[in-house]
Amino acid sequence: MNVDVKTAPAPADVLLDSPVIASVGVIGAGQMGNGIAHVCAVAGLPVVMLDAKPEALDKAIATISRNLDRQVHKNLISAEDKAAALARITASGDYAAFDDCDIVIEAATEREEVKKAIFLQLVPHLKPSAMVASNTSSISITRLAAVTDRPEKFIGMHFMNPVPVMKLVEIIRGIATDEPTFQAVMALAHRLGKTTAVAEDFPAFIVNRILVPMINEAVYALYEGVGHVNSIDSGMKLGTNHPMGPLELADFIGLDTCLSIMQVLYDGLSDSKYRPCPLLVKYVEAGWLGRKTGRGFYDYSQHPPRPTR
Ligand SMILES: CC(=O)CC(=O)SCCNC(=O)CCNC(=O)[C@H](O)C(C)(C)COP(=O)(O)OP(=O)(O)OC[C@H]1O[C@@H](n2cnc3c(N)ncnc32)[C@H](O)[C@@H]1OP(=O)(O)O
Ligand SMILES: NC(=O)C1=CN([C@@H]2O[C@H](COP(=O)(O)OP(=O)(O)OC[C@H]3O[C@@H](n4cnc5c(N)ncnc54)[C@H](OP(=O)(O)O)[C@@H]3O)[C@@H](O)[C@H]2O)C=CC1
Repeated sequence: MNVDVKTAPAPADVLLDSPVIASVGVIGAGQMGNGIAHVCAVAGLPVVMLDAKPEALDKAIATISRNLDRQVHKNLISAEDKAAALARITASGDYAAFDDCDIVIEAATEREEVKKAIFLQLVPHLKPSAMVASNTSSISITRLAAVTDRPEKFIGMHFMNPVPVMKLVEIIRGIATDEPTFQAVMALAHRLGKTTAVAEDFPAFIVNRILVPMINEAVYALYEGVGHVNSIDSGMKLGTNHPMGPLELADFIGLDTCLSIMQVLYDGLSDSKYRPCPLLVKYVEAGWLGRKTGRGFYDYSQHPPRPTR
């Protein structure tokens, strides 16, 4: 059974050997990348954030500013803290901007080929001591690490959505991840105020191995006419106290990401119980990806959002 090593102090010699992370790079300025940059900047760390598209960076900075305002309004941080956090974030389209980062966290689209191409582009710009993490929801850390020049410094650092609010970070070691890297990333997660859960490097790790098949089952319930969007989501919100119904949560995560995770489970575990629901495939093929495209199981142009089935 995995013990959360947060409560099990590492041997002194390991802690002495572990590098201290004092600067962070983030690749991918989508809903997760902007959240990771947000929490690192609030924790006092300088952040370099990169995306394939400059407009995604502008949108990310605006989102971070809005989410910082949520924390100012709740007196969790001051207006000065917000300004200081924003000043710590550098948006760039050039990988050379990562040359002094102690760790670079990848949070790009949940497609293995996209992530591998990013790591191949990143590695030449890293200093020798730099670590690399992926925020992947499901993809093998061992396989991603293998395309880099530093599999011993590569690890899974899986934040939950929305990053400023959710307390958990799942930490996943690849087969080659060394102890100093593990300890340094555990220390970073705790510095960010997060609680860690350590998962083995198997498809979708812990959280999504359990959560996303539940979401897929909710889509099957919709697909087979067992219920409608409203009855399925109400059933789980009022019947089991989930803060969001499974279909609302799927829209929040992104239907493309949910489908990618189911595909990773189906391919990685070779069990038909993980086959993605055809209706989920159809929504993704239609470009109905949920909140991020304005339409998924709900139509977000309506207020309140209206079920689309
Ligand atoms: C897919 C993966 O790989 C792994 C995953 O992430 S799985 C998904 C994990 N996440 C979940 O399960 C989320 C479930 N939903 C929830 O917890 C809640 O609905 C929620 C926190 C998202 C929103 O909470 P809510 O009470 O319904 O809404 P709301 O009152 O607006 O917000 C509650 C708090 O969250 C903050 N918040 C809400 N949405 C936010 C966002 N998108 N970004 C940042 N902060 C947000 C609000 O500021 C508010 O903070 P305060 O209480 O400090 O003011
Ligand atoms: N959504 C969620 O609830 C959670 C997601 N995750 C994981 O986090 C990662 C990101 O997910 P999420 O933020 O939702 O995805 P989004 O689609 O919101 O954001 C992905 C971002 O990555 C950018 N991107 C794509 N390709 C590249 C590239 N080659 N170089 C640089 N940037 C690129 C995209 O730009 P563009 O739009 O221009 O393509 C987009 O801005 C995924 O691995 C996902 O599984 C982890 C926890 C929760």
